[in-house]
Amino acid sequence: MSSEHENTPDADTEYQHAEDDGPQPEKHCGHGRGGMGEEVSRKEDKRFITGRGNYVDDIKKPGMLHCEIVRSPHAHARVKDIDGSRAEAMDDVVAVLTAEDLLEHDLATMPTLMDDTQDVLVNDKVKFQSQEVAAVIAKDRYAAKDGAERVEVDYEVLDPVVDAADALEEDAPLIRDELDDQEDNHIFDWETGDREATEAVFDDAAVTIEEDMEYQRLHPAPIETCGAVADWDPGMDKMTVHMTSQAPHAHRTLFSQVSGIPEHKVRIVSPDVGGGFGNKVPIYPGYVVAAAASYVLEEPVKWVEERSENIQTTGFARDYDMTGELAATEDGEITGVKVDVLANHGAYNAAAQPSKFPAGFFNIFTGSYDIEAAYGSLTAAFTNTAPGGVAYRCSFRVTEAVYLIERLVKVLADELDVDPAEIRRKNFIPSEAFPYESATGWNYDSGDYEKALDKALEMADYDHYREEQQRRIEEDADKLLGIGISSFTEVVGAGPGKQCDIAGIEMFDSADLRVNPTGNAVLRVGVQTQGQGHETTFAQIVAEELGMDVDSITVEHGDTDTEPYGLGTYGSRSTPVAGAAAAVAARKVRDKAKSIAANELEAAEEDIEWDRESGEFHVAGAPDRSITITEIAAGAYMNHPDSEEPGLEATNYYDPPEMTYPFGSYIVVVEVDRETGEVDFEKFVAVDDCGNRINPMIIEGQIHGGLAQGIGTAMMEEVTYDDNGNVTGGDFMNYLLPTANEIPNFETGHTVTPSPHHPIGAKGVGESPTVGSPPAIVNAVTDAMTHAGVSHVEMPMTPDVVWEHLDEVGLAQKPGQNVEFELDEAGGPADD
Ligand code: PCD
Ligand SMILES: [Cu+]
Repeated sequence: MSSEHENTPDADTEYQHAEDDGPQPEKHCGHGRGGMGEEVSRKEDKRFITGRGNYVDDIKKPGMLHCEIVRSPHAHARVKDIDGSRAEAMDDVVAVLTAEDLLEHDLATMPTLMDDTQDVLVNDKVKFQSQEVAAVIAKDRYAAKDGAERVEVDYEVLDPVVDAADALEEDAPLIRDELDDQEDNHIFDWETGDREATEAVFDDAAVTIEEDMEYQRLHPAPIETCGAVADWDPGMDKMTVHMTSQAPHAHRTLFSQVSGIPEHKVRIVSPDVGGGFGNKVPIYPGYVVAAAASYVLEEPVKWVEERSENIQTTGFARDYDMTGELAATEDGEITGVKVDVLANHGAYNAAAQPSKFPAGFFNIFTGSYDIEAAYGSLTAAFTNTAPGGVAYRCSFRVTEAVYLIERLVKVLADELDVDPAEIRRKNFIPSEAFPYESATGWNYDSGDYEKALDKALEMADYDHYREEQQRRIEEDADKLLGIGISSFTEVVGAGPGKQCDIAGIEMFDSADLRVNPTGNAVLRVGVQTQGQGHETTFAQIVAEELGMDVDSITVEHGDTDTEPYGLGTYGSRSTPVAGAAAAVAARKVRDKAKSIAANELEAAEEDIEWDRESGEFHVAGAPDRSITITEIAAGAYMNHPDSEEPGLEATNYYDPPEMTYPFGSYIVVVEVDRETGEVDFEKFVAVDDCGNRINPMIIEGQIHGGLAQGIGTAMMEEVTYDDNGNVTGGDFMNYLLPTANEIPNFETGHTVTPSPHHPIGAKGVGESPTVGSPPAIVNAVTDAMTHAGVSHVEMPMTPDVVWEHLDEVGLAQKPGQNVEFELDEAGGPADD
């Protein structure tokens, strides 16, 4: 039997273009059957655009009850008494649940992904505003809501602390007083790299720069909020939970551990999900309350969050206070990088991180650069804010790390007065150095950074804009021009199991492929699509590897009763891990198909060849003696060879040898209005490299969506708190999301540098645009004011923030200073 299903790209695969310039669709690949590189229309869109999607809130069960959660108005308060009697007296209210009720079933607390223990309903002390205090179960949602308003809670209000630095002060209120060994609000310290070697490099450096920067608290803000329909079946002793989950299997394991219901008696179904973005990786109290209520009341119970509940209580992202330093030679060779971080983790340590890396892949802060020495340290603190630190379109803290290094490189370029493109080029890890081990010990699989940068520079017409920028400075123009670059590298595709886990479970993934007697197939995967298009792209992988038509392959996911165990979709891991599993499973099927082909064609198995172009199996040297996978499928069930079992299916559990390292170069040109501080995007170029591309159209969509989120990050989004711990950015009136109005035209391009260790040479891509774009945007806005001495502008760069910087360096124009206009009698601008 051949060993074709080993975990490396087939050397002869036609989609293996090392070079693929130009944004034109790669219609020439995939052989017309919808395989690799073809722009296959998304299979899932038929149901989505005809209103037939099936989200958690669409699920209705006979007798279903509704759950509404009573939340604390205070950020820090002792709960002295809860009186649910007025609610219970209401006609349609079935029950009021408190921590006391949950304690009876041992469900009052739940573990977080970081091994902390979070109250499901507050037992003693509220630790952040809007924390879950009680639950009302009623016959419909309105009654539940009315009931929740009638629950009376007696609070003793305590002093809150919302800022991480304040929380570490000696006199700060102790938030986690229920923990025996917790004397302050300090959670953990983490470090990576070689401190001494880095200090030595800094001591010897000709030039050093330092910059403080904040990565503000963000909310992933998926369109669909979180929710669950829990259904305890006392006849089967089985708990079925439909829930908004990015990781159904891991959630089932945790669920079973929390509830004591054996794992095989728990079924988690993640139906259609309206966006995940890392927000649906953790377990939330609402899920547990719904399940506990269903268990106690023996009826299905639905819980669905409102928007403000989602923003105010579920996993936030970022909230890192960072200081970064670079050491360099006089001619701009970067020799060392040092970072120090203060992380606000909220009231519980509920970040979504592999447990071996409590600060995530902050390891990628050396970026795309060949840097001799690196050292990073981080301190995490509890505060009276919602818990979180999820991987919002980010493989665990990659976004923060990329922001830091790409900002620092710009600051260094300004310090040395060299072009930011040139300083990058000078320090890139050269393409021939891959596989490359970074100063913090990570193995970059492949890259060609200079090529991506060159392409972006050309697409952006870089030299022209540099001249234009200079012209405007010289002419003292009303609108300044800024050009920002980010040449980022990401690290996606967790595992390997040896490095990455969720609550101890290794981050492998899986695929199970069954070809039916009539020649079509079902592929089941351990990952879960939330809009990415897996039902299409995973079918394309199988179409490519088996010569089948993409329409004859159905992809199933999200149901723990039927799918193989997988760790879920986040961290752009589906393609690198489950995509690999799908390819390997298909190759296993292909191997068996050869044996069946030999039987059908009455030839020796060694003489059977598979032809990727035609997708058929034939006898070596006799191309006309051929057989299709459909005919082989029939043979597998109706005339199987004695040497093989009947049937045609294979499973693969894939533990990647390394992660994959997608990269790109983004160039942003902005116009900054000196009078209003407003920023306009003149040009937005994004060149991405995710190795071999499965579906260029889907990738294009991923890039557009992710860039929009990058713009939201840089320009407007922030969850804010006042000193009393009130969330002041906790709804869409105050947490601003970009709309089509704020989004410019994107010009996308790509290069193709395959991953050498991935079966189809693919890397992840979903997160790249959100990771790579904020530093490009901030670099651009800063760049517009660099000549006057501005080195950094904090996100979100709202007009007032930008204007203050303009004002500080004497670039601001007072309103009206440069504008001539007349007012009409009503005080509006007069018509001319
Ligand atoms: N080379 C390549 C790569 C890739 N691809 C494609 O693309 C996509 C993506 O992919 P990836 O990168 O692998 O990723 P995934 O895993 O699948 O996913 C995930 C991501 O994804 C993104 N995107 C999206 N989209 C949508 N629509 N929705 C959503 O939700 C979302 N989310 C976001 C996020 S956030 Mo995290 O969770 O935070 O960590 S992570 C994330 C898919 O479909 C695939 O297949 C292709 O084609 N090719
Ligand atoms: Cu191609």
